[in-house]
Amino acid sequence: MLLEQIKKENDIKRIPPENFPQLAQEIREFLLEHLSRTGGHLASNLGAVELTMALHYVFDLPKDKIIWDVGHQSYTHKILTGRKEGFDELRKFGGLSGFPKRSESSCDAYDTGHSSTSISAGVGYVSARDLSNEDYRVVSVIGDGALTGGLAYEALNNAAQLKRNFIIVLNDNKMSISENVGGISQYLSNLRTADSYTGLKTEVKRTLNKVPGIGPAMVQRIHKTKDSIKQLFIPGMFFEDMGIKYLGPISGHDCGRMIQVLNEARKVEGPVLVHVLTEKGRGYEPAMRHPARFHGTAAFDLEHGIPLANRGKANYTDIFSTVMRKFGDREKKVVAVTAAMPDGTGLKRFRNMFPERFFDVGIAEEHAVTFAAGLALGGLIPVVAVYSSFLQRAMDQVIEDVCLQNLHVIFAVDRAGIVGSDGETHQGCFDLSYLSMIPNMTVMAPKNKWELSDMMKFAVRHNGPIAVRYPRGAAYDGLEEYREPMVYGKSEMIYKGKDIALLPVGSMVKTGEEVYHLLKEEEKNPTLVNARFVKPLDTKMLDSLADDHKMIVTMEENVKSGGFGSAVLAYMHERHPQIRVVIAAVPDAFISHGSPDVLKKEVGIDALSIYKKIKEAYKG
Ligand SMILES: Cc1ncc(C[n+]2csc(CCOP(=O)(O)OP(=O)(O)O)c2C)c(N)n1
Ligand SMILES: CC(=O)[C@@H](O)[C@H](O)COP(=O)(O)O
Ligand SMILES: [Mg+2]
Repeated sequence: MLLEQIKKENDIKRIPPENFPQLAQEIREFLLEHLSRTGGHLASNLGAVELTMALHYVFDLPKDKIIWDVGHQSYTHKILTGRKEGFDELRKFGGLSGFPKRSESSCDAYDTGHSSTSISAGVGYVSARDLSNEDYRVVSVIGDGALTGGLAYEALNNAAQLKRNFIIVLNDNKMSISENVGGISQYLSNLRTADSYTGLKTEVKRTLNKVPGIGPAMVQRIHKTKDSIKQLFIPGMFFEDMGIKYLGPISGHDCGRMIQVLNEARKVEGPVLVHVLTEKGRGYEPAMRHPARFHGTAAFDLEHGIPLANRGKANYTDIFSTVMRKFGDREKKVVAVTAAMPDGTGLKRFRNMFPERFFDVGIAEEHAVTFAAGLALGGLIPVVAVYSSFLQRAMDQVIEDVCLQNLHVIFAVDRAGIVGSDGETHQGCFDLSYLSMIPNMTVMAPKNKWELSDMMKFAVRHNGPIAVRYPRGAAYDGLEEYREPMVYGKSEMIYKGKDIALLPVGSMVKTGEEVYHLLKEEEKNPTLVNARFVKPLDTKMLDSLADDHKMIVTMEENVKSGGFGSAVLAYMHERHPQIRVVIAAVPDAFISHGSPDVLKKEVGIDALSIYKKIKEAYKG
């Protein structure tokens, strides 16, 4: 086994490149064997095996810096830097992260998880290196999907001015999570169909040399003119016209060729982009056939590629998906917007049934929000379906473009709260704070699956910016009998008691119910209210609770700072200072990866922790 010889970074250099196909095979087997048990980002990793090997062969780690965009494709990099033993605990609490982490290895140059950052970070590294007169290489590895993000273009614009070596590797597999979309994707596909540009240049030079009357000096002159050979043969050399040398396209599964071209790239004075073509899911038939399904997968049966766990109860995304399908039929003004997440957000069904009313804008959350502002001004009702942590990208657009103009844009904020195994970068623990601070914005969270549906219908009838936030995973199907009609800014009384009022938000209503029963067991008679609205606060309900309660306990899957509990506390402090407010919320910290149940316990927002907190605080 060649893989056994790899115990730490740079060990790969001791393996002769002619044995690389075997090593690649062993790495793929390793990935498949482990990920079929643990789950993880399979397809992108299978596609990037040879590319990672070539990078590790050509560059010296940790001295040289490899910056992975998104970072979901960095598993082979982890294997080649001495972390293969950690794969049994991949993405589990305390185990190996699914993304690069500087705290995990000195070979991880940059922490990622969100898309399109690698070129910016690379330009920063290069500028720091040159200012400090240091000598190392910087390589940013970006996918064709990540290259649809605006930040990448801001960075390319900046990179073009660099005077010293900076290597960008474009890993082009024609896929984002689902099919890549838009003009850039089309442009790359044109480049792919061109012969290898690097090879073509040499070939053209050779041909010109053979033409009678054209000597070497003339060839050189032709090569140097503005309308040079590349312009004649490959129109619109976007990168080169900007001042970034372009090498490729080359096969990303041919280590020998990649080593050769990467060595050529090392010699370039200035920015250079190496265009590498790979196949997502390479080497595993089910993943090659269904790359989107195997982009991020739960544990699966290796032989057939079928998930091990049963599908189970409907999740909130399924409910949202069904509501959107119904809107497709009944609400003709409703249109759907996603930033490259048609599968994850559940919009795929809407796309298939109402393609003309569906917009995938690429990994471009900022654009998605401003685009939605335009749609709303044009008389439509856009639903922007987006993960909580990805919407962070578009804060300015939510404030300036949507809320400032008080536009009727609906934000369906999925993956809100603790998401689990993706960890710090993906936990949706800030949206209640960053959305509810904005004037004109309405913020809601459903307690169960029926309420998500009711809230979406309410959001369509509302006029103004409105967000409905719901978590990853199974939709709660309890409390079915509590389905009071939605009234703007009004919470829902579930159990009326006295002394202690439990006031959970959204997914925490289920937890609140558990706390309620724990308190009941010890003869207490608490109240349980479903908050429904985080903004506006139901101050009438708060006033009435002040009459016969001594304590209000708020519960939310969001950071304490600026969240629901903070708002309730501020109100009660001003109007009813005699009432104690206890806030159960995510602490002021980035929450690592692990299963949501474990993480909720860790941060103290599970039922038992909240119950204990109440016992400590309540003095009868
Ligand atoms: C800001 C942001 N939006 C959305 C995502 C979700 N996401 C993760 S990977 C991915 C597709 C990336 O495509 P590409 O860069 O081509 O990599 P590939 O998976 O094809 O290797 C998307 C949309 C993200 N990580 N960050
Ligand atoms: C890397 C990335 O950002 C996505 O692949 C993300 O992991 C998807 O998360 P879900 O599994 O919650 O859709
Ligand atoms: Mg891709």
